[in-house]
Amino acid sequence: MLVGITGTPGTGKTAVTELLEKKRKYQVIHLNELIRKERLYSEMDRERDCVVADMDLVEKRVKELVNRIYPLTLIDSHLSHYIADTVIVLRTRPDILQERLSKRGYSVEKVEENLDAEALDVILVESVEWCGEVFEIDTTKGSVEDTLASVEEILESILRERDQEIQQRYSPGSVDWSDRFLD
Ligand SMILES: Nc1ncnc2c1ncn2[C@@H]1O[C@H](COP(=O)(O)OP(=O)(O)O)[C@@H](O)[C@H]1O
Repeated sequence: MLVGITGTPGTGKTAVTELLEKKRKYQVIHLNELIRKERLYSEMDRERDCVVADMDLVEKRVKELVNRIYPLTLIDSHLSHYIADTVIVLRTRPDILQERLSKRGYSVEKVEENLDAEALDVILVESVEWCGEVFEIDTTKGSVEDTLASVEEILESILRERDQEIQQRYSPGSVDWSDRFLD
């Protein structure tokens, strides 16, 4: 079973999946790394410093890499909701996301573009449109370990045939950053 960990850049996907990977309980695929390493893209957008992934190629490759000795395969990427039917969307309040993204050396335009996308719930909306099951975790406060605990709680619930309380606790729609657009 494939589970995507998606969200705007800086929301914590890689930090959390790296911790999870160390536990060796689930398989983790860091998709952005794979796309660059295996050139699974159709073009490079030099202006925006990113690649345009070829999602047919990406999906085919992910399916080849799934190792069935694990009960779940997690895909770490802001594109994972295009592949997985169950996804966990990480969310971060824009002012905190700005602090995280500014440390990455992104251009002002790239930071603003990502903050707007987060404030407008772009990835959440896409996930709800594309996926059968969506969970949402706010990573604004707390540590990476706290986010990890929430992700593990969701994954265990999925393996236990879904726990209603967990589904409610992480149901999409609890986050609202619309005040970013108020003066
Ligand atoms: N509660 C939290 N959950 C996840 N990451 C957090 C949290 N608090 C701070 N961070 C930090 O935010 C950053 C997120 O970066 P990263 O994991 O690369 O994001 P992404 O993979 O989504 O682009 C990391 O430096 C991480 O340590």
